Amino acid sequence: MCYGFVACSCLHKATLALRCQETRSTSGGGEERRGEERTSGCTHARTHAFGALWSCHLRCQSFFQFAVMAVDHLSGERATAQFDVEVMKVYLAGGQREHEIATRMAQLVASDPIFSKEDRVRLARKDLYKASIRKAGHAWKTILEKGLSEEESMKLRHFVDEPTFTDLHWGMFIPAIKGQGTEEQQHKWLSLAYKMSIIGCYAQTELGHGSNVQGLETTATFDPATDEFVMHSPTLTSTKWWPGGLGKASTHALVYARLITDNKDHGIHAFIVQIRSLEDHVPLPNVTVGDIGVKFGNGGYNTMDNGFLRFDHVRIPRENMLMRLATVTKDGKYERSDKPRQLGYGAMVFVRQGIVIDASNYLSRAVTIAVRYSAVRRQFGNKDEPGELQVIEYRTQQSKLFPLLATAYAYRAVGFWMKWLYADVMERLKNNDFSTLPEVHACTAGLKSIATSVTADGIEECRKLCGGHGYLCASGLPELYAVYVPACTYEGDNTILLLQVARFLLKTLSQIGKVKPVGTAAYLGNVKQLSTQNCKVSQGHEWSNPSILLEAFEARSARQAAAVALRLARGSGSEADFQENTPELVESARAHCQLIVVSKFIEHLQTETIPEGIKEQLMLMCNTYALSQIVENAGDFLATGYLTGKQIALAKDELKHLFDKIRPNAVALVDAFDHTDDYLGSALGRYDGDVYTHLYKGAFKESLNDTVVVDGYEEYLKPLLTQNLWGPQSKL
Ligand SMILES: Cc1cc2nc3c(=O)[nH]c(=O)nc-3n(C[C@H](O)[C@H](O)[C@H](O)COP(=O)(O)OP(=O)(O)OC[C@H]3O[C@@H](n4cnc5c(N)ncnc54)[C@H](O)[C@@H]3O)c2cc1C
Repeated sequence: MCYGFVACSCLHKATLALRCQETRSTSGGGEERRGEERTSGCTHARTHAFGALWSCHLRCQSFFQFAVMAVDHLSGERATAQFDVEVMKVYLAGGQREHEIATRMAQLVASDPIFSKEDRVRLARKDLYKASIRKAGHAWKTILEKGLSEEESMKLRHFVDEPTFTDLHWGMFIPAIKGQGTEEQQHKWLSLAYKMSIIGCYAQTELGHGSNVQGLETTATFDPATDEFVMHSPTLTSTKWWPGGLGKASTHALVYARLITDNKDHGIHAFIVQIRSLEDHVPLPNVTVGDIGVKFGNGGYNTMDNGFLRFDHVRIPRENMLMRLATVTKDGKYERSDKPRQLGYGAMVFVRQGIVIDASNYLSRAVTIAVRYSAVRRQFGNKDEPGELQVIEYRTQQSKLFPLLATAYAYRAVGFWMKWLYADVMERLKNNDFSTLPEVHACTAGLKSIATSVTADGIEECRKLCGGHGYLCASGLPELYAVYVPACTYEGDNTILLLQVARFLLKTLSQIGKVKPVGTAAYLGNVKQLSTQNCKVSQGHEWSNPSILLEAFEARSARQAAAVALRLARGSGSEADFQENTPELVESARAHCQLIVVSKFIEHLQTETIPEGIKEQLMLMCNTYALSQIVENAGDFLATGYLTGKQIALAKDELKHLFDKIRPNAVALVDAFDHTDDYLGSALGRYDGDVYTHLYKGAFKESLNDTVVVDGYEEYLKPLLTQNLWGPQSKL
């Protein structure tokens, strides 16, 4: 390919010099001598020629003009699409208005150099953090200047695409005050928080305890003499550890601590504690606070100041305890309010709905990169055709890539359903109807768990599917993984969440006949029937029937849950018994959650008005998701006795047919996610497929290439190469 080198005549000369020196150095004497010359002469020549090339590059902005030449290496792929990508874009965005907002906000961010993420993976932590708080401040200024709505502001922050203290301020601090503060408290704190004249974080986790919230050790002891709480960190393990935004940015923390009045421990409650001065940002007296240190990956989550915090008898006014659900009076009396505790569930559903939509988004980014690159990358040949094959043609590549593509679509559909679920929960709470809350709690916990685990693994799979280049930060995948993977831990460790789902399933089964299971657990009402009738599939195409797919998932899940319930029923009923069976309980919870995804995707396609032009592709995605889950979890389907080996083999064959249908649409299906090049930040996933140009160009931004001869050569490499390890210049 012509890279347009002629755009720079100096470069052309330098390249010629390099070639010329190479030719000269290889044209002398015998073998050995030639070798010597190649080494010394050529290195020398290279230094000069490359030096000329380099200084030329530094001077000449036109060096990379080739990069802006309009190309579209993927136009052939787009020409084979069998659906209208623009219609799919609107569908995936959630509607025309949402699509318009997303497009506008993406452009706003991409056109503003302050939001550039170009150098993020190369910055040292301090510079990275400083750039990040600059972006956060600039985003806020932009929001105010342009008078953006809440929805537009959220999208703007989404496209800035960097974890930062504002995530916790808006995502945890404010919702927690809304959920747990009295009206008066909300008025006081939210009016400050909404204009960001205070910055808040969410300080729950401690060095010694995270998942086990009841084990937290920080104390808030009421002192009636002064009408204050005394916040204290009695042990090393009680140090608050992990809260995002706490390390350097926050002025206030929402602290979870044991409430003690009159020597009585009332358990964990929430308190607003000012930790830094609003004058000069210095920590307040007796507060020890800082950043916990560098986290996984380059860039990655290191833009966030996850912090530590210790209190040494820090006093706060009594009114700083959030008192919607419980109060402490002036004389130290503790009273639970008559407000139902479940009122906070709405916020939880909202947060988890966001997590599932986020999972779809992250997975779709990784899949976009891997699909586009797989269509560009060629390896080996096929003796029947000239040239090398696009790696996307290989069945192994398809069998990993296409199910992930389908999963991103499936999670998007589930995200849509969770939006409805949130509205439904809020409506019920308004009417004091708490009947569906246990089911909603279990289903949202489970969906958070599987969506984040599958997405984290999926991003890593996409990295591997991009071969060696996937390992370069320029692919965008290492950073995407590093940023995403903690989602498996925060907002509830994924295993712990699945165990909560399992407890719910056990309880539901134990109440069959007395209480009718509702919502996503309704199928358990048919547990007897699902445990006896087996799958009827005898030909591959039957696997594309939604009711056959649905029944397979229901039967597998019901049987797995019933089997582990039976085992527990035969035991002593002790906690030890439960612990012994946790691996099976987690598997049964996962099966239940996979069923929810399949059933909600199918339901969505059957009940929503979906434009005809894209329905076929969405059904293809739905069937691919469902069948790939059956094949991946074949062991479970076989072990429960619902499927036979023959039926699994038919499912595998059918899946290959589905892959054939996806293949001509693959690039268009990822285009429909509508990720801009700026947002993707990947040389491999570029819209135009001009991968090699941009990988090559990217290498010139590497700081090691700032000089031709690397810093350290004189002290460390030269003594080695000149056999002068003990010489005066050696620093070895
Ligand atoms: C990037 C990031 C950001 C965070 N942000 C915040 C924040 O803003 N505010 C905040 O308060 N916290 C935050 N956290 C902390 C986070 O919420 C906790 O780390 C999380 O809840 C998990 O708890 P843990 O660390 O105690 O894990 P642990 O519970 O110690 O988990 C360790 C292992 O033990 C297993 N395990 C634990 N208990 C059981 C059990 N009963 N049965 C079976 N297995 C078990 C887990 O599955 C896991 O494999 C953040 C964490 C990360 C990584």
